[in-house]
Amino acid sequence: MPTANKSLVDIIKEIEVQASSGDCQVIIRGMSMDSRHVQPGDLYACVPGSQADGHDFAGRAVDSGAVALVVERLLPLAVPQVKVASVRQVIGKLAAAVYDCPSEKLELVGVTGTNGKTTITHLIEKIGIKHGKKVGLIGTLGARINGRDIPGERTTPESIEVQKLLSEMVDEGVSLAVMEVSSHALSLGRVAGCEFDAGIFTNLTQDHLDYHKTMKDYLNAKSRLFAGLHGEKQPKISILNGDDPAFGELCRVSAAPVVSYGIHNSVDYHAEDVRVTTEGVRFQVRFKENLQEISYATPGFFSVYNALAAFAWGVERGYSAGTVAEALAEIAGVPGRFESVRMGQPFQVIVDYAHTPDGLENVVRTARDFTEGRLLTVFGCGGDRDRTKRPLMGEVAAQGSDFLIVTSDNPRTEDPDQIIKEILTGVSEVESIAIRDRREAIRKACHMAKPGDTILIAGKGHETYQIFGTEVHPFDDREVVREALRGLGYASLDN
Ligand SMILES: CC(=O)N[C@H]1[C@@H](OP(=O)(O)OP(=O)(O)OC[C@H]2O[C@@H](n3ccc(=O)[nH]c3=O)[C@H](O)[C@@H]2O)O[C@H](CO)[C@@H](O)[C@@H]1O[C@H](C)C(=O)N[C@@H](C)C(=O)N[C@H](CCC(=O)O)C(=O)O
Ligand SMILES: Nc1ncnc2c1ncn2[C@@H]1O[C@H](COP(=O)(O)OP(=O)(O)OP(=O)(O)O)[C@@H](O)[C@H]1O
Ligand SMILES: N[C@H](CCC[C@H](N)C(=O)O)C(=O)O
Ligand SMILES: [Mg+2]
Repeated sequence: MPTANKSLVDIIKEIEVQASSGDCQVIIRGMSMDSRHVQPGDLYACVPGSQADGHDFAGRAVDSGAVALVVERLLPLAVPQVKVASVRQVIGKLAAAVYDCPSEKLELVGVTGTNGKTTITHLIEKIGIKHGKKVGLIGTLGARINGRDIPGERTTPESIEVQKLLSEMVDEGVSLAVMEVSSHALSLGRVAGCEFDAGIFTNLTQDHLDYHKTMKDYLNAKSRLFAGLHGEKQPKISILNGDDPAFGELCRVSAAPVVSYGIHNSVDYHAEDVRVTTEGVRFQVRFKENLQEISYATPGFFSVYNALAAFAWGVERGYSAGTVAEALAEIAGVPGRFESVRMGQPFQVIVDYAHTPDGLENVVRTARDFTEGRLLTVFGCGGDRDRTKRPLMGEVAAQGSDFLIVTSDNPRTEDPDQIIKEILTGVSEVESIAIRDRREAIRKACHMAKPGDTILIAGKGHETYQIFGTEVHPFDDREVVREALRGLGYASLDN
């Protein structure tokens, strides 16, 4: 765990301070925005949020050893305090100062977009490792520093956590860090204080409208990554999907030169001769008067975009096209992304993390394309998330599947039956049933499947839990499938 040793006055140099009280020469050893995790010597940031107001926990933070506070109103507590207009918006910069600006000491790549972030960050990690780098990764599957996994709860952690992780990476000799940058993170300032060398945009389709309210707000949040591509480290680059409708707007706001990739439009990295098979994708990339064959072992047209984005990044940062292509060819797959479960059964079972209308449509279409028999799709939608995507997901799943089992995802504090009902309003012209218990739903699909069929289980991918209310229960789609297949007498584990 990184420890700091800086005076408060040094830490606040880069931010606008409205007022202060107490001795600002106090030495800060670390930083926290959660009173429950304060360590002696910490600077505690009082964040007014939607559920709680951090100012209310400042007393507890001081009892736990906080030696100074960042506040929006001065509090009657006997520790030095710094008052700012918005604590949320300055924490990133403060945390960067506390942990010695780690992003300035490594190459930092940010990946944003609705779908494909986890996948592309893993491809970039692999490309870095192939070139002998020590690589750090932060994203939905947690963080990984030079191969060591560190669990995490968010796609993009809060800014203090981000700075701590980057600082650990620097300490461990990492020279390339790649992170997923969610729209929540951009809007809540979680990556303020990060100096990115490259920004990669995947695509923009519907999700998170509970938080962003409109697609325009959602795009505005995403665009901050590209508008923020300035700083000391040069050169910087924006790598954008030229086939996405948001391309023009992102080019307009990008502070760094743009490199485009795509299949349909005229772009800098153009995929041609695309072949999609059950084993993955193969295509040629035409770029700068060169041609490079790419093979990547995840099926689906969308996989071409993910591989292209990673390839464009690798070539632009100076790696040889051939070696980047080799790295992509060596990747076996990303956990929970179009992951096959094989127990010797005569039908396919695919577990995938599609949890948006676009993601689900893509995987359903991909599975459909290589299924000789019927496509049985099992999925649900998360509670306390964008409700408007539920009927749309019902609709796209129905369109491509032969049989639909609508079930629960993570209901969180919502009624699981109500979520299922909302999904079913979009479902028509396909045989479907609703089974609230996800384990039962998966078992049912396994019982129904005949040789040549495919079962697609979407929405939870790598997740190893299910959330009911605020309780987290162990649950892993892949394990549940194995259990069901064992029950049917299949036992040969060949994956
Ligand atoms: C919309 C959103 O992201 N909200 C996050 C935000 O909430 P908030 O600002 O309203 O804060 P709050 O919960 O009211 O708490 C206010 C402050 O009081 C503090 N507190 C609270 C209680 C206490 O005892 N002591 C204490 O100090 C909290 O630490 C916080 O600093 O800050 C909280 C503290 O870090 C987060 O827990 C909360 O994440 C919520 C729970 C969440 O589910 N976020 C998801 C949607 C999210 O971030 N997802 C993205 C996108 C994934 C994707 O791309 O699909 C992600 O990056 O994972
Ligand atoms: N480029 C893409 N375009 C559309 N769908 C994609 C793309 N890449 C992946 N998908 C689909 O979206 C799912 C999630 O992919 P991935 O985890 O890479 O996205 P993400 O952007 O990291 O998601 P999250 O927002 O949850 O972090 C995959 O399981 C697949 O079904
Ligand atoms: N990062 C996404 C993941 C959704 C995954 C799905 N299983 C759910 O719980 O809704 C989110 O927080 O919206
Ligand atoms: Mg992700």
